[in-house]
Amino acid sequence: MQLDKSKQLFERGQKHLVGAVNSPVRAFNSVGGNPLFIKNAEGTKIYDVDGNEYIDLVGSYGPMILGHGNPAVKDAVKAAVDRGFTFGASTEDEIVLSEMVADTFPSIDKVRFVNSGTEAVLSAIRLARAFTGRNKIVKFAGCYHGHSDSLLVAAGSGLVTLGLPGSQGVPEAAVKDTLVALYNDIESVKQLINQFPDEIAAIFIEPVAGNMGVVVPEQKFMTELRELTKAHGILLVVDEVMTGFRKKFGGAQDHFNIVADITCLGKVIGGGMPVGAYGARNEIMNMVAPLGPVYQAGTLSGNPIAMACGIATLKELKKLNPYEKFEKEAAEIEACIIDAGKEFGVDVKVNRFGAMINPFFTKEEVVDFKTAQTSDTKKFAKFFWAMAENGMYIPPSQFESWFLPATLSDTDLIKIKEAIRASIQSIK
Ligand SMILES: Cc1ncc(COP(=O)(O)O)c(C=O)c1O
Ligand SMILES: N[C@H](C=O)CCC(=O)O
Repeated sequence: MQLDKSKQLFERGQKHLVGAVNSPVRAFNSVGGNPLFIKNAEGTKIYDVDGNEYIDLVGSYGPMILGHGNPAVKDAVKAAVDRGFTFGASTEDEIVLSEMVADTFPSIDKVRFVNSGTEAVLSAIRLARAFTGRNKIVKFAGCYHGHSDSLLVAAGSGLVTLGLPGSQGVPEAAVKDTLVALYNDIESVKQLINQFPDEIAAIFIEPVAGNMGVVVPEQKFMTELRELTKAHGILLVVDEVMTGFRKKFGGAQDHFNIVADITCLGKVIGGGMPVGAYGARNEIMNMVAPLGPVYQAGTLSGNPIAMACGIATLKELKKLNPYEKFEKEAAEIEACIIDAGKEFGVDVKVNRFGAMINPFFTKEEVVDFKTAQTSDTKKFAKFFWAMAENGMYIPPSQFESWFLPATLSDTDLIKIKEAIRASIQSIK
């Protein structure tokens, strides 16, 4: 595989960019070798600067659910560009997208748009504390909610990929009120509630984890979590940055039949533009400025081009309704990985949720952060490069989900399965 131009860019980028990247997972630290520099993408394919073609199973870590270059989305973005980049004033499109979000999520009467998933979650923390008058928050080990100080504890995603327990620069004071429970383990939540009665403002959860690899919690766990939080006056903050619109248009809340107190969104809602959002029932959202005393603002929040991209993406997604297709394709990919593992004697498990799927190179069923970490990351690194050689772009981390695009063709699916088989054979 020719990667000369990527190599040159990686070296050049080291001088003025930190590690030549703007987000750590892009540095390929855990799989070794040279990170790919991308030139362009179209449909289900992505092309690096050396001209290598891959089927894109990263989808920019989730936003590109329609694949690349959807014509309706491109047209909407071009039209928005012609109208102007940003005005520091409100536009109708912000209202349109808010209506689409409120129509989709029963948990949301009002929404505030921000610029990233991180911003959505950190705003939700402030709001939950203000609403309840309590300070402590609970998160689950292995869940990632962006890089705000108080949730960078036992976080998945880039931290686990780099083997970091947390981040330096986060003062103790910022995390002293953060408690960590075990994913999929309601007893661990009960223990914290008993230990800190009337002190917990909110429990934050990835309703399906995608940042320790994919882990789907049990229905019983989610139902009990909802009941328990309600009974104790604790807000349940469902972080649907990754799961929103993914398996069902109504997100994981629709799948599990639960209604969050605060919902966080990102990724798909911007269709590839920087958009995040948090929303809740009126009683909670009316506390946010200018209606209430919780301050949160943003020069570029509700950016007109980003709103147009989000609206067009959600409209196309609704029209396409790819959710049965995701289920079928992901099931085929799962079966292919499991069969190849058996055929070539490679221990591998697969977890999936709609368009999210990934293999774990382990003997153990992966049900939480601990079991995810039994995976053989060296084997994953070899698998990653074998997949690249076979024309597949998957996340360069054992602990990130793959994302299927809605536009995957039968030919793409056959190629994916052939690549998986060949790659598993090569690492046996
Ligand atoms: C569940 C979840 N929450 C929050 C975030 C943070 O979003 P962003 O990277 O847009 O800040 C991410 C991804 O990074 C995520 O997967
Ligand atoms: N796991 C992260 C978000 O989902 C990966 C994206 C990033 O942080 O660069």
